[in-house]
Amino acid sequence: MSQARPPAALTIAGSDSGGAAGLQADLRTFVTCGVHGLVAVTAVTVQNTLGVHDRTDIPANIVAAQIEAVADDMGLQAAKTGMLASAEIIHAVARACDKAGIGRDAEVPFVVDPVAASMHGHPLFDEAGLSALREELLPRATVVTPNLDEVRLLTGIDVTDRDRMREAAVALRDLGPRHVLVKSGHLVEDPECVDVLYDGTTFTELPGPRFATPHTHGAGDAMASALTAGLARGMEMAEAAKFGKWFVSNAVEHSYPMGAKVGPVSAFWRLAPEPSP
Ligand SMILES: Nc1ncnc2c1ncn2[C@@H]1O[C@H](COP(=O)(O)OP(=O)(O)O)[C@@H](O)[C@H]1O
Ligand SMILES: Cc1ncc(COP(=O)(O)OP(=O)(O)O)c(N)n1
Repeated sequence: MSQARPPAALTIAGSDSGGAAGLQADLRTFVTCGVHGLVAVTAVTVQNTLGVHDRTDIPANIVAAQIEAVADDMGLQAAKTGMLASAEIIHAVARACDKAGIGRDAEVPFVVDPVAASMHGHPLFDEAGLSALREELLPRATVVTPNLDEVRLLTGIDVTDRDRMREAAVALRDLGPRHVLVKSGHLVEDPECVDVLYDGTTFTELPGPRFATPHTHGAGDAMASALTAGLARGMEMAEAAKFGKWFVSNAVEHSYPMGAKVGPVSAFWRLAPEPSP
């Protein structure tokens, strides 16, 4: 017997062989949030808890073709970006999203997670990629979701407290996105973990505890993909951002050690109990 069609969301992202971040984190988050995941793979990284050891990028025309293929045939209710690898891929993604009706003022909301480096500091794109991100993707974004390193790269603002987060959100919105969500994970001196959403008029704080765990690999992807899932399910931006924050707070609380260094955040907490045979 067939089921009702679930909402669908697209991730345009790289593969993490360690399964903590990248498209693996996005798909895991989508399914645990009741959303069918579609994928346009941008790069394959050789990655574990020690870092990114190698990578190969997917040809830009194949990235664009993946977006067009799923948008044309299957339809989608939201899209997000992760690792975009190069300026050439960013140009192709921008064009394919325009064609597919994905964008700031288009039918399908577009979540741009400006992933610039792995948590170990390995760059996930170069200087030309940064300019392309700033000039081509931020003006197309329904929401951009930078961490504090990405805020510094995009605006030059060094965020040291919550007031500077608001200042950075204003500067980022001047680059064109409809909404800005500044993530607070790197503000390690703050006893809480309060992200900030800005829509050009109102600042909405997304409060949460700061968990004392070293295992936060994939937190950024979990936050942005849960927000994307919320939008795909028809939530307004502030509601979707709160949903994303709630999801990632639980994921960090239930994170686990795996490998020699930083372990993954968890989506297991959201799975139903195992069914009986
Ligand atoms: N130790 C922590 N405890 C609770 N939430 C956290 C913690 N670290 C990060 N987060 C949350 O995870 C998300 C990602 O945060 P951040 O670390 O800033 O981004 P990224 O993973 O992209 O570097 C944010 O919503 C942030 O509030
Ligand atoms: C292939 C790939 N994509 C993205 C990341 C970075 O993941 P993110 O969740 O934004 O960051 P951390 O929370 O892991 O710092 C990655 N490492 N690999």
